[in-house]
Amino acid sequence: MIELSDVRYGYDGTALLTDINLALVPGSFHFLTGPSGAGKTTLIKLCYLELTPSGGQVMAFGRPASRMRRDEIAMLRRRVGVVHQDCRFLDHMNLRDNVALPLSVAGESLTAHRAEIDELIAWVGLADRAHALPAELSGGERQRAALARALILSPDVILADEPTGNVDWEMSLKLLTLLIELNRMGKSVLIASHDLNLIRAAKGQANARVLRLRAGRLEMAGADL
Ligand SMILES: Nc1ncnc2c1ncn2[C@@H]1O[C@H](COP(=O)(O)OP(=O)(O)OP(=O)(O)O)[C@@H](O)[C@H]1O
Repeated sequence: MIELSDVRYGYDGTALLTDINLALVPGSFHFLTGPSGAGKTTLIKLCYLELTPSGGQVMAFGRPASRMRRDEIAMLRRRVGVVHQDCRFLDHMNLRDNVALPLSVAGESLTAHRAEIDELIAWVGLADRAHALPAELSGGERQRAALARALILSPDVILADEPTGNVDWEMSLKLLTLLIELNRMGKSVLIASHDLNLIRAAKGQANARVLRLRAGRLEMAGADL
């Protein structure tokens, strides 16, 4: 669905990522690890076409991204759900409205989608927090709300950037379980994470491949995981 071939990228002329090859196919489950600053967020941005590679090619749903118009890219992004590292909520809107925001942006009627919005919020265990403002949510609640928002358009691919960033172990496992459940439904999941314990926990339950960014290159992580 998303395929990067020999992709290169750098900020301000400095090379950061080189020869990146990655295929996110239906049902695949990838972890992306590597030290802080290695380029995990950058790689995720390349996957959802927020950044344009300086070399190589990104194919999205069978088409080269370089030949897509802006409106085509916008349509395609609906098929990719992104859980951002910093969650990025609108502070004046409650959790339910934040989760539903991609629907509003896509011009969909929230009334027509009421049942699925509520179902999704219940699925991430936040039914009783639906009317809370972002500032009133705990770290784990924010992360689960961010996951719900990433799923509201039923994407085929889910890219999660440190989705268990500021939460305790129990909550990390809860989030992981949700992501594994999505993967079992056939979605392609990629999780950027520093948390080696989380990766080990996932390997016991899902057919997860672990990739590591090192010195700008993407490699399979070894048996140490
Ligand atoms: N917009 C930008 N302009 C210039 N440099 C940037 C920009 N975004 C990121 N960088 C730099 O690129 C490098 C990779 O950043 P990136 O956020 O992709 O790493 P990361 O592996 O996700 O890090 P972390 O684990 O700390 O989140 C870092 O050195 C960062 O400072």
